[in-house]
Amino acid sequence: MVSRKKLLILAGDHVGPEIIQEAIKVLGVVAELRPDIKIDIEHGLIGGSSLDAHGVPISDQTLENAASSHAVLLGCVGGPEWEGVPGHLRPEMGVLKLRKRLDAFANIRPCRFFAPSLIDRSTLKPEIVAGVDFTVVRENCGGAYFGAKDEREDIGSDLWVYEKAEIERCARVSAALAMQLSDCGKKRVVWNADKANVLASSRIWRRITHETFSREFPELKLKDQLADSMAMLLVKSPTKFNGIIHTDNTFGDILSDISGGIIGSLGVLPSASISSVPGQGPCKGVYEAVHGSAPDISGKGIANPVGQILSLALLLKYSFGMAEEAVRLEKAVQIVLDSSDHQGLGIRTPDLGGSASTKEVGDAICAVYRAGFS
Ligand SMILES: NC(=O)C1=CN([C@@H]2O[C@H](COP(=O)(O)OP(=O)(O)OC[C@H]3O[C@@H](n4cnc5c(N)ncnc54)[C@H](O)[C@@H]3O)[C@@H](O)[C@H]2O)C=CC1
Ligand SMILES: CC(C)CC(=O)C(=O)O
Ligand SMILES: [Mg+2]
Repeated sequence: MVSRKKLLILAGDHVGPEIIQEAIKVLGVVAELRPDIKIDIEHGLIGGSSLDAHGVPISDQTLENAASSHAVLLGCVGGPEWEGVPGHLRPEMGVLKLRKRLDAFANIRPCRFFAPSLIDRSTLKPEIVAGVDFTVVRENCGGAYFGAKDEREDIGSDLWVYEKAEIERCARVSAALAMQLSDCGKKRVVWNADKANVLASSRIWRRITHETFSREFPELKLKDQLADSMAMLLVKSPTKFNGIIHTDNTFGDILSDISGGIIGSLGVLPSASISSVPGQGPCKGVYEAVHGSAPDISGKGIANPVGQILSLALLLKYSFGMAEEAVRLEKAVQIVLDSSDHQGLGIRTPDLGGSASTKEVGDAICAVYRAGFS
């Protein structure tokens, strides 16, 4: 029997369409090898391209289309051409509205060397970054990004609020991922990052996180680190945080971009924003690279498609129940990045020191995935 999956693809702005194109090619190969699964793809607009076409960063129809899909594969939005538009119409609001509409409350952002040879690309010394392997679990539908705003000529404010239920459900996702760590021989440590020394929203965050863990996951080790000193320590000794970093929306956004510095390029990092605790059946989600629309390199055909393609792997795993394909795709990415092209480097885009184009990297991943490996 054929199982049908509905996928909405929102390419977005600048490098968004360039990297999404490669992910679509890869998905085509994945689907070709699984004729028992039929993926129905629809496309829509988000960000500046939606603003230009419809006057809003995401239309109600696109939001409803997203809600009726099994998953959304999202490129990235924004750019200097939309800098002057009012706050509520900014391209980035399209992404926030999408996350909210799907209630995609947990943003999972893994940080590790997806190919061993990438270690030399880190801005940090190899002995400092070797073995780094943590996942940021960022609360994705609350906090300062979603609080009431007041924006006038002489004043601007964002309300930074957290309620008990929002913290509990995010803690359950962090815990579920930590429980899986022991299955692959890793330490089951969860680091809670907040600013409980200053912010009331962080004090409730810390208290509810501890209560949830001690009530529901007493076997897990939970440690606290203030988010500012964590940022410093992530650069000084990133492996200290191997395991899960459980944190709120704002801190998670910042700490996960530091991951890009650790790994050497934001272009390789994927993310999954999911709407239920993983491991309890397929969940709906939004899958996008960690980076933004990179206007400084768009239109040149050199954007790294790996973060987007690894986000597709997360989509296969969490929303399509295709865990084996996800593993195969991650392995294909690793082989391509580690392989040698004519310059002795892997088939990599310039952000990783290579000379390959976006398309060449996508083509190579498709070829390796299709060929398989033992
Ligand atoms: N989810 C989304 O759609 C997000 C959108 N943005 C938006 O993106 C726009 C640009 O923001 P920036 O601060 O410049 O951050 P950015 O993440 O777009 O770029 C930061 C740096 O990383 C590089 N980079 C990013 N992705 C890359 C890739 N795939 N391959 C190679 N290099 C890559 C860029 O060239 C740039 O030097 C802004 O409008 C921002 O609001 C930012 C973050 C997330
Ligand atoms: C809506 C996005 C622009 C916020 C962001 O930077 C992110 O989610 O990584
Ligand atoms: Mg960000």
